[in-house]
Amino acid sequence: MASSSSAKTTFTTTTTTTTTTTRRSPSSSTARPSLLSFLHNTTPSLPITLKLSHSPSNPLHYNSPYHHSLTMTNAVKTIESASICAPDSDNLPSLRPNILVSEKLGEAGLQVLRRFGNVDCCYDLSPEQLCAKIASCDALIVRSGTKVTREVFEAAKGRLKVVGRAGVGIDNVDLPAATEFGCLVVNAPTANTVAAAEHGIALLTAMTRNVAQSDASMKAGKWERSKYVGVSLVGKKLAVMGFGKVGSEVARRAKGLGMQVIAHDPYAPVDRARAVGVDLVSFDQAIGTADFISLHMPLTPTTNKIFNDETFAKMKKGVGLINVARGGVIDEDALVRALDGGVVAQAALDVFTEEPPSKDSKLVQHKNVTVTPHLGASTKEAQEGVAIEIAEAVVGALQGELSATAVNAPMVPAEVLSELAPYVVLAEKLGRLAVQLASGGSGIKSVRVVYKSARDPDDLDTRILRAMITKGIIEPISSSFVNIVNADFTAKQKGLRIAEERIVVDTSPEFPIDSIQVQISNVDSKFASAVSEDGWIAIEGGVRYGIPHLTCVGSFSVDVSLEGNLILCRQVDQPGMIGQVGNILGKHNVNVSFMSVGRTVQRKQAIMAIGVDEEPNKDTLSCIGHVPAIEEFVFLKL
Ligand SMILES: NC(=O)C1=CN([C@@H]2O[C@H](COP(=O)(O)OP(=O)(O)OC[C@H]3O[C@@H](n4cnc5c(N)ncnc54)[C@H](O)[C@@H]3O)[C@@H](O)[C@H]2O)C=CC1
Ligand SMILES: O=C(O)C(=O)COP(=O)(O)O
Repeated sequence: MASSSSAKTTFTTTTTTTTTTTRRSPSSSTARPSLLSFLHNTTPSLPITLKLSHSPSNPLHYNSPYHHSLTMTNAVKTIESASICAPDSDNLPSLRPNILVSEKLGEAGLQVLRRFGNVDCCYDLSPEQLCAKIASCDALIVRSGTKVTREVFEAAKGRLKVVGRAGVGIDNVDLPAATEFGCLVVNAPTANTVAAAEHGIALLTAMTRNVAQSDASMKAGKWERSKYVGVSLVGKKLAVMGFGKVGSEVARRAKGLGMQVIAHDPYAPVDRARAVGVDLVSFDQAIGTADFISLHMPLTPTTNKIFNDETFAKMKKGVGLINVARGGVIDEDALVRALDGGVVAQAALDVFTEEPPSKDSKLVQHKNVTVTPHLGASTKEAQEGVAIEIAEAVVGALQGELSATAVNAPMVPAEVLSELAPYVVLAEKLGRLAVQLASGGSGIKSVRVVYKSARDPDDLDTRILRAMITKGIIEPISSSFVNIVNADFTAKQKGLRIAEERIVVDTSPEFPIDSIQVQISNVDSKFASAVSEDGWIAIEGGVRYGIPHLTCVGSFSVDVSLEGNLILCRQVDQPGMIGQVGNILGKHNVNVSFMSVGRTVQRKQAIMAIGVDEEPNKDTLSCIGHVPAIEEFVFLKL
């Protein structure tokens, strides 16, 4: 492979990426098809058209019949809404996806869902009822009250394609299980931010002025003015733990109340904090100096019970604690001890380790604790907002779109996705071809993918392509179903290592990729000519007019569009070979869609790549094998 300076190497769990640079003459590939022609297959000169969404090249690979709309192209939202919207419910009633909504969702979101699928709103399901229902569902929409466990994904038996979380926290969804089962998880991360922040401030002010306690006292017929003297907020120090969307909005509002605000967040950009006028400090500094501590970090293995006996002991005596994030970040027994010991003077809690908490929970009953039943996101505005946000994300995902709020799949901007669409088809086909060329496909352990592109390597997102090559390699030789969500996981599970290399070539940067080469090491090939000089099975392809083409097999150049099926023959380079093989195929009623011959040395050896619409039977293949000048041949399904 021609290469010069090495620019960059990165590693991921199953992949390696290397970048080298080389100069090449401009490729013969011509103008990029217009997006519309690509979407609607209206380019008359194209020899083949992109398959509609039954195509295995949908990166989410949903095989459901209602995917009669487009595949990758759905990424272009504006065109999508104008051109593919929902299936016609009158004509295709049985093709509509089933969408289970297991918790209350805003009406505006339900309307979006109803236009697209059959919506079943079924609240308060037991785990068993959810498992029983899920097998007939394509999508599930939840809030924080539904536990989407591994059992749910198992019970779905591969039908569930997307789980939509109508809110931020996805700690109630078993993400590793979702990924393993190839189920996309999307959330609605922005629409309830303000509501949660406002609730945090409401709890802070209610707590410090004993609003809940004095209200209860008055309703019990009392008038206790001296018992409920509060504390002022102005000039007090508030530590915001987790300076994300909600945390930063709480900080802004607290500053408006005249508070001094500090924050702890190991991942927050300093600029964002500076813009709000907040100092980012260490965990210990935050909890050790604050008068009030407000929690806004997600529940993760790291934050689980991060507020415990040890950390409460580091707090200023008499601190006030607000939690609108997740109950699990606090060791609730330790908090009761801290309240009893006076370290924590007051706490205001919207969230609990177990929801709802037990009626006799010491924490809930504590006189210095103010509680609300997970109301942070519960404003009319926020609920309408999350409902629309999640409904659109789920509908998009059901159409094969990669959501911008995907939690367990790469988030790829729509324009990148649309540009890469034909290469996605190419990538999968190259994977399929490469694995069929290996004798003993399951012995494949090491794959190298070389992308040649005129673009800067940082400008080329290959995650989808890698996933599709993985799909192409794994699916023909196993019962696994692979999509963009579970590709890396499945590859890892099967011990398949995919190294990626990028070569910068001197062609037009208008096209994202010049060619993709898939190489497989350490396996014998059914077709010896596919083995390159360095002993790898190697095939290469590119895209012409939006159509994937095979351009190289081993060290032979060919040019055949990747459609239908393919016969590769190595023969003595002599006149009449095309005619002989063409005749055999014609006699057996096998239609040739494309033919290309590549040779190394004139009159010595050549490779013939023949695209065929039908699958030739044994008899036909045997006749080809008996042509004396044919040295080897292989039939490959695309
Ligand atoms: N009570 C309710 O109804 C609601 C609760 N929430 C919860 O609030 C929390 C925050 O939500 P958003 O601000 O939207 O999320 P976000 O993702 O924008 O912010 C979370 C922040 O926490 C930070 N973080 C992660 N690990 C941390 C650690 N160990 N220490 C300190 N900071 C850490 C992250 O860097 C991020 O900046 C989530 O847990 C969410 O589920 C959100 C909305 C409503
Ligand atoms: O968005 C979040 O993280 C929330 O906690 C809101 O939960 P909910 O949708 O009100 O059950």
